[in-house]
Amino acid sequence: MVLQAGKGQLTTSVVRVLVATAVPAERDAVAGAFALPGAEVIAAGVGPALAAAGTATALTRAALEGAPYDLVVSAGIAGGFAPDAPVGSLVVADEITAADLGAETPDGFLPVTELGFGTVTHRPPEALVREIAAATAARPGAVLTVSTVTGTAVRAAWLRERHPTALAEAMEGFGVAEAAGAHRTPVLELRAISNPVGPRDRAAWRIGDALAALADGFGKLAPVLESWNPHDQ
Ligand SMILES: O=C(O)c1cccc(C(=O)CC[C@H]2O[C@@H](n3cnc4c(=O)[nH]cnc43)[C@H](O)[C@@H]2O)c1
Repeated sequence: MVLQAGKGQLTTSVVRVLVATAVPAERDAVAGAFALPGAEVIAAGVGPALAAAGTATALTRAALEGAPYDLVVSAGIAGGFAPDAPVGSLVVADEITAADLGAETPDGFLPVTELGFGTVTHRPPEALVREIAAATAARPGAVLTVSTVTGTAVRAAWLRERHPTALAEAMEGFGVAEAAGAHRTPVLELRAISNPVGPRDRAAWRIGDALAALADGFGKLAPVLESWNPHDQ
C-alpha cells in the first residue's frame, strides 16, 4: 500500500509489481502463488537481451496507460554457488551484476565500466531485500547475470573469485534491471536454485524442486510488498 498526498488528504493505492521470468514454467509457478492484486507476471524469454526487451515493453505500456509499475522483480530458477546456495534454496539479490559484460585481455577480464561504458551492477532497495530475506528465508547475496551458463569448475571458481559475495548465477537479472533503471523503477531479483554452478550436468537439474521453492517464496512475498513504501529506498 502506498500513501499519497493529494488535495489536502492522504489516499492509499496498491503497489504495482511486474515480475519478469524467462520461461512459461517459471511464470506459472510465480503466478500461481503470488497473491498481490494488480501484479503482472510475464515470461520474457531466456537471456539478458530478451529480458530487457520484454521488461521495457511492459513498463512502457503500463506508463502509457497511466498505471506505471512501482517495482520490477526478476524471478526464476538459477545455478547456486556451493556450499552457500544449495539446490532447492532461495536467493534474493542484494546486488545484480553482469559478470561477463566486458572484454577479455591478455591480463584478464575487464568489465565494461573499466572500458568507460555503462554499468555492470544494480542494487535493489536494501531494506526491502532484508524484509524479503526474513519473510521467505531467502539468502541475500549477489546474483550474477551471465550469457553463457557456467559448465566447468574453473569458470565457477573464476566467477566466485571475482565476485566473493555471489550466491547464484542466472541469465536475465541484469537485463531486467537495466530496463527498470531506464524507467527509474526499483528492481529485485528472487531466484530458486535448480543446480550447482559448475561442471555441466543438465540431467541433474532439479527444476521441479526449484519451481516449488520459487512458488513457496512468492507465496510469502505479498504481505511484504503490500506494506512497502516505494519512496523508502
Ligand atoms: O525444462 C523445463 O521444464 C524448464 C522449466 C523451467 C526453466 C527451465 C530453464 O531451462 C530455464 C533457463 C533459465 O534458468 C536459469 N538458470 C538455471 N540454472 C542456471 C545456471 O546454472 N546458470 C545460468 N542460468 C541458469 C537461467 O536464468 C535461464 O533463463 C526449464
